[in-house]
Amino acid sequence: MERARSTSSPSLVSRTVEIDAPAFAAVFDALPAPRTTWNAPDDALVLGSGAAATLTGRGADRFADVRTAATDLFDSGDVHAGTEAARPRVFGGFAFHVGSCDGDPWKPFPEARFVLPRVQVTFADNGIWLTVNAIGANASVDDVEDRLEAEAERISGIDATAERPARPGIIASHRTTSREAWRTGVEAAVDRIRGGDLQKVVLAQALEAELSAPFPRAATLERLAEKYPDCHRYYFEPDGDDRGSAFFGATPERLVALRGRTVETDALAGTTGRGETPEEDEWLSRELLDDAKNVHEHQLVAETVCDQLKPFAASISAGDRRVRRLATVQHLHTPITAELDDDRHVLELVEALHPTPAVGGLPPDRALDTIREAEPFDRGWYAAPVGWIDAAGNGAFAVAIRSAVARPRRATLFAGVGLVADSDPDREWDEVQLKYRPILDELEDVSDGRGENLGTAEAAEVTDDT
Ligand SMILES: C=C(O[C@H]1C=CC=C(C(=O)O)[C@@H]1O)C(=O)O
Repeated sequence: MERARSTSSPSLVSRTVEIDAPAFAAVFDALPAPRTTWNAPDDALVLGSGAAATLTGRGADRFADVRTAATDLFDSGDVHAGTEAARPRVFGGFAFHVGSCDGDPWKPFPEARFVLPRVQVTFADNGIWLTVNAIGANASVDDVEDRLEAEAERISGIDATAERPARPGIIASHRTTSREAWRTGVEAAVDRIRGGDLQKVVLAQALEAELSAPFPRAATLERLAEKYPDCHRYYFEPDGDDRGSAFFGATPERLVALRGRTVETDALAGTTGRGETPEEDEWLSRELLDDAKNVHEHQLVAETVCDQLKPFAASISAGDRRVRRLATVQHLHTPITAELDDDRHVLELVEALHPTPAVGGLPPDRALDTIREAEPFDRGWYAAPVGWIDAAGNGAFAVAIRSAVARPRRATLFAGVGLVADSDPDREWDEVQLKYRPILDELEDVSDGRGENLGTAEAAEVTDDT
């Protein structure tokens, strides 16, 4: 490998080389924690391991904290990226609101945390790329290039013969919110909406599942990728967590992607199930498109996203409202694009857009107060922005729904619904159970027939908090 010697003394050194590597799961299993994966539709799959730098933030300033730290980090970089997909990026996420990481299972997760991986493997259309990053006074080009060679050799020698593990199975589960408590909470929220105090609020639930076998991380991520190729899949392990926690999911909701001055975002709200047949699917999507309650719930999101972008935009354009069909649900979806009036950092847009009324509500402050009062658990990173930032201040962020925190033998799943004036508590309950499905399907051991209906019915092993 040819050595590129640097005369300056940068604090960030990043080198990339194309490598031979086995498939994702084998590499994932062989790399040390903390690991990160990011996989957006039609984009490279990025697997990060270790932390060359960790950027954290707290409180209401968490977005600004990370932005400043990322700008400092990238300011004096010596980067030979090889291919765009493998350029150095920091990956991470934010807490939904201030104080929401205080309780279980969120304690290992700061209110904002982004990692520049020490080792990054990028599975792109144009090959598999290994990036080694180092930071600080002792980061030398020679050391990084030596490590690049050593890691390339190690990764190409990883044994990839292990079979994909089965889904772990669920022994028991426990809802944080009983059906009765849900009804009361939804009715109270709907009363506030009808009284004019609120326009919309999104209330969520959590489900604790005890697993019968260790959580198979790489296999779960692979299965989610196969079933939800159009969704953003993400996985984050916090540093120094001896409980082996990870936050992961497969979300259909993009918060924002910024490249240069071009912004892409989505309004996604309003939900129905999938049919048993193509005809039933079609019927359900037509019904969703014509349903006044769902259209109103959706329009509030689309209009608010456009309003929130206005201060930054030279032009905004919203596409036609359509139905987005996923493996387990169908949603109303409006694609939105904008051209910015100036150069911006992606975190300026993330801060302006979060939380959209698809996960918070309107007006935002009253909706957040309602969420804090009504939900008996901490949201942590659920429904919050997760994504990446590069040296140019570009980035892509998704809304971390259809998600869970997993530890080796347990998982906490999260799902919520938008409430408007004519929401019905029982229908909304059923919708929450549908939204657990993407993750629950990967935890249940369907081969023995147990728990197949855990998400939709009151299966025997599920307990409430009552
Ligand atoms: C809050 C969630 O979904 C949001 C995104 C799409 C549709 C939604 C709905 O129809 O209620 C929610 O606003 C969740 O999945 O936890």
